Amino acid sequence: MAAELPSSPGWPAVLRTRELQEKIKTAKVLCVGAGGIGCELLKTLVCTGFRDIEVIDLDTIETSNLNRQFLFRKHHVGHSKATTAAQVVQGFCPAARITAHHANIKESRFDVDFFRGFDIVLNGLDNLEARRHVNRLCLAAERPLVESGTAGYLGQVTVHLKGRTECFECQSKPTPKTYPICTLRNTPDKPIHTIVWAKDLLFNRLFGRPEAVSDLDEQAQREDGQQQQQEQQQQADGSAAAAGGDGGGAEGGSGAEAATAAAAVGSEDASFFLRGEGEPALEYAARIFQRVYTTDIERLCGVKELWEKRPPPRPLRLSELLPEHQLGAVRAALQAAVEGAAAAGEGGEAAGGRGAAASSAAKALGLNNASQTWIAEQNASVFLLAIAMYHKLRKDEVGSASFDKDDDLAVEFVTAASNLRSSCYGIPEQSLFDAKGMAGNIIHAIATTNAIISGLIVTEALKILAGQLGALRNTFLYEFPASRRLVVVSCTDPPRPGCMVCGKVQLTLRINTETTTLSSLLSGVIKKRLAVNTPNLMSGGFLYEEGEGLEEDEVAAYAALLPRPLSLLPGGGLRHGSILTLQDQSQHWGVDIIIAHQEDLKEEDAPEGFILEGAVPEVKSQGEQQQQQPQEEAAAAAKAPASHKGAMAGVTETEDGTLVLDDDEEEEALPEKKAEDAGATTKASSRKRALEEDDTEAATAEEEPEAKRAKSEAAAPAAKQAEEDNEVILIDDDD
Ligand SMILES: Nc1ncnc2c1ncn2[C@@H]1O[C@H](COP(=O)(O)OP(=O)(O)OP(=O)(O)O)[C@@H](O)[C@H]1O
Ligand SMILES: [Zn+2]
Repeated sequence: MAAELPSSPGWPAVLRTRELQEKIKTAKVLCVGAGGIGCELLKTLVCTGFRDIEVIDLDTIETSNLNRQFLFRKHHVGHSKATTAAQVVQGFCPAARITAHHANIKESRFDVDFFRGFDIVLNGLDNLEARRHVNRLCLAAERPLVESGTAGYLGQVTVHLKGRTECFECQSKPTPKTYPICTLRNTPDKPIHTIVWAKDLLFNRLFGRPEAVSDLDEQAQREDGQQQQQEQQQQADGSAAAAGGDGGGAEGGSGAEAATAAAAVGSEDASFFLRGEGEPALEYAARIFQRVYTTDIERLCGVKELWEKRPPPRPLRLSELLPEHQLGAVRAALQAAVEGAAAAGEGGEAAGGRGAAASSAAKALGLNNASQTWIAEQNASVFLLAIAMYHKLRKDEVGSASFDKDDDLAVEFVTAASNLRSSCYGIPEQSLFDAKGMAGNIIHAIATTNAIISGLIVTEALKILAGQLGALRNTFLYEFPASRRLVVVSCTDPPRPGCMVCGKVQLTLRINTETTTLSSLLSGVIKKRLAVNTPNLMSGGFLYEEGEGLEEDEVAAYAALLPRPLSLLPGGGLRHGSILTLQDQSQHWGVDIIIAHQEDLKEEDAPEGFILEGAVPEVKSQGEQQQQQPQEEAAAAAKAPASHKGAMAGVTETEDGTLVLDDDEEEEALPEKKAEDAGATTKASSRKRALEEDDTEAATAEEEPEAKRAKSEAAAPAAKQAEEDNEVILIDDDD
């Protein structure tokens, strides 16, 4: 595959300069994630001319990745995504240097200094937690972040530059939908309710960590308490009758439900769900079946108030569903799976194993069509066999398993368990394929979406490298009827002033965490250097407070921490990579301090025993009043980051959106191109603007209104979502 530098006349003039081509070649790029987006991104980066790339991914390649993660082939299954992606890209572009890290980006070695080693960070992640982490490190390291995401036909690329645009966390993000536990336990009425019940409640109860279940029990208790409180309040208000009239909606539940919340998959007798010493695996599975689908359902049917407005569930009986000969087939399938696993050396009662024979109850029963919905007997058979297989073949996992959508046996168990429960409640059953999608929150990935998004990421990265900050855009990809895509391009917004993450100052503290005590941190750094009156410190499990309103025993407990070295404080200590949140209620001010452990601090560099980096207020001479407002100072510094300003000088944008260099600079950079580009540069220079802080607004105001209107009309109704000043582009998939 050719990996030429962009030289086609179709590229904006600024991208055809040697200067930028050189920058592309030498820029250090960090790609976080080597999945659907990451694979496309790596390919597009090297084809654009990028040569120095590091890629991080914690995962290994699954068969299900192969349909869209085109760097990977069948023989790569089981190998590291990062390492394989790097090798494959290196294979078709030997000039590139791709460094792979098979690791979690949240490891402490990927600290602020690591991030500072890059010119630009590009995210191709799939979870909020990791995205937020990268956002914070990019802010701390003052490195530009191009963030992305796809879900089916939807996708977006957003650009985050400290002090100039919103950070990733300026806007709150939608959290996954949750369901009240009492609805899941007592009154499900949708397939998703029984799937979540099977996955979060029953799977965890039978195979998961005990804490996972007790967390849910606590949640149930909180819900119960809230409902009881609400009911008491309603009664006190004399409105109990009215509330009873339409209370207990599908997502809500009632006091009566709360009273029985522990009845199904109960919290009070967790030991019932443990397999007894020497209890045969299939007998154990049948005992669970009997409890969950017969006894618990009968018990719930007895709570008459629950069924005044909805039909009661119908208990299932195993003996009716699986007569002896069918139970015999399950027994035979288990036997065959155990023998198959033993022959393949995969595991057994004592040793855990997860080879082919231990991985599918459905296949062991001959149920090979994932799109077919199983009938009741098949659900019951899969339910029993899956439980027995966990105990016979994957015993090590019992008690610590967590649901994994790529684990066939786990998905089969959840499908069968939820379908059986659905049949009790008259809810439609699901095929294995559909249940897997619902349980794994899977929106099937579309390769072309990843490709478009990766192209857009690189486009924004090029603008950053070219210093075209006024041209940066956030781009949103929508599905549009008639197999077309709608691309909505929107100007970036400035940082949200109240943002918890970027609205505050963020500092890096280089300090010896093994020899510095909490007491000297407080006196030297926090009180003296940062002029904090009443500090409140938090980091992971560590908490320290001063100020009014503390109990005597709290004061004593906090005082006992003062002589401890930072690394030995509770909750794992303050160590390299820890983020210490410092707040001062009295000053309405807070700051995040990133701790960087440093042993060899020289006295001339760190006379106070530490180095504090960031927009730190000046230390006033003794007795002088501390009037400096650290956040104002930081805001001022952030307004015009020196590196960005320098890079932007002399760059502007033509009316058709072409990016060009200033005449003089272009002449210098690319004399032979001068004639060719003269028209563009002349046009550009006439409307060249000072690329100051309001550059974004200027760019918006100068967009071509007619073209924009035409595009917007064509794009109706989804285009309505776009702001007035957004660009709307339609891509026709058929073209
Ligand atoms: N904390 C993290 N550190 C490093 N890599 C991460 C981290 N969190 C997620 N990733 C990686 O980000 C990538 C996201 O890619 P993608 O959304 O295509 O996920 P996938 O797991 O490959 O696909 P699917 O979820 O559809 O099966 C994954 O390869 C995942 O391993
Ligand atoms: Zn922010």
